[in-house]
Amino acid sequence: MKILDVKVIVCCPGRNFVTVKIVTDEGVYGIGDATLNGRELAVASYLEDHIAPCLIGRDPQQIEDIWQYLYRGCYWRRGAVTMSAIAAIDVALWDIKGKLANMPLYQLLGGRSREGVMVYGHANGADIAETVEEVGRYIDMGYKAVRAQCGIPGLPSTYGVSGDKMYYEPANADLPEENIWSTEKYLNHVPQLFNTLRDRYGFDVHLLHDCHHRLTPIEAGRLGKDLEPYRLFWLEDTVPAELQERFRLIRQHTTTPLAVGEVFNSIYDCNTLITEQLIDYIRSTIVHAGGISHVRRIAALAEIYNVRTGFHGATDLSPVTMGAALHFDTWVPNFGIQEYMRHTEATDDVFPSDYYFKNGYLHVGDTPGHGVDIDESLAAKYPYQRAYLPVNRLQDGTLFNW
Ligand SMILES: O=C(O)C(=O)C[C@H](O)[C@H](O)CO
Ligand SMILES: [Mg+2]
Repeated sequence: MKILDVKVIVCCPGRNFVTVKIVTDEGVYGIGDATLNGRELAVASYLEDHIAPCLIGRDPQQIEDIWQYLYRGCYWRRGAVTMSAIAAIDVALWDIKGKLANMPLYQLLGGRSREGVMVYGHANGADIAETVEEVGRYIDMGYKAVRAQCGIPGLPSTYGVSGDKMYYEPANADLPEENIWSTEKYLNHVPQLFNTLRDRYGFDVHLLHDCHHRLTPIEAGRLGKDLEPYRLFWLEDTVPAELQERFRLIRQHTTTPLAVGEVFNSIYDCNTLITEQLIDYIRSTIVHAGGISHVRRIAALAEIYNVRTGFHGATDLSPVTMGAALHFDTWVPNFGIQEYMRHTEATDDVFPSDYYFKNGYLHVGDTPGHGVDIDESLAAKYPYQRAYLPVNRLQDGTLFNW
């Protein structure tokens, strides 16, 4: 069997997606997601101009050899663009493998470890009162776990708060929007939100929160300690994690579970965090961390150190990644939770899938492969539209973390 074509499809059904379609000489094809929010065309070019020519004529069944070829053979290893491009090829090859074996991916990986995949939704509001109502709405929809993000008094906007309560897309402008941030205002406000949520809903619902990389280690230690009475499922992205040792200080101050990793793209970004048990959940996901073949290695290392998976699942990860992630989640022994931000209807039309939501869990279907496809003619109706994630400044104008 040989690879005949590696097609890169860029479309924008509500937001930009980059999709790879690997076509073989026996008619079987596989689909992979290569979407990198705000830098989509860099990955599209990496795939079209640098990877595709090397794959024509290769045997698509050699998933591991092709992964090693694209990783070690690149010389300039790792990085978000490189690893997203490798991920897309990897997932498309696993999709082909499943179709050839006539098996859903979770069977190929080792079979079902759980009936359904527990997910968390995103409740958000302009203030505590609205956020509390939104958490209630998610509970009424059957969610067992809800992330709560709310506006901060005195700040015009903040991460995770949107007008549309079922859909959140932060890449929203032709040039980066500038947000304003105050850690002091934030740290004074967040504990009140969770105190109100626990008073209203008790402790049966899992509550999560995302700091989105905006604290220093000691501020993260303080917030983690302030939130301990509310027993969060996790506190996410407390500090930018380029320096993994930063988490040692946080760990000394709080037992609030910590999650990190959605911006990581290889095991080397998290090996210290995992082996020193500085975190409780690793969020590195299939589209940005080298695909199923590499994320499987991260999950295996994490299992040894009692770290569980908690894949990133925002709207800028396409249904292809959600499909592949759900098969992985259905199999992986040290599963934690799966983020589930719903896509637009237009996106779901472009990417038909067989997974479904029921009573707080997502369930994969038994379609061979990952169960997600792309409608190329429909995708062509949604051309790329440049969009950037915002940038963040402190109130004195200092450029900060978004
Ligand atoms: O879903 C999350 O936890 C996020 O932090 C979402 C990110 O801001 C988003 O994926 C960036 O493109
Ligand atoms: Mg996040």
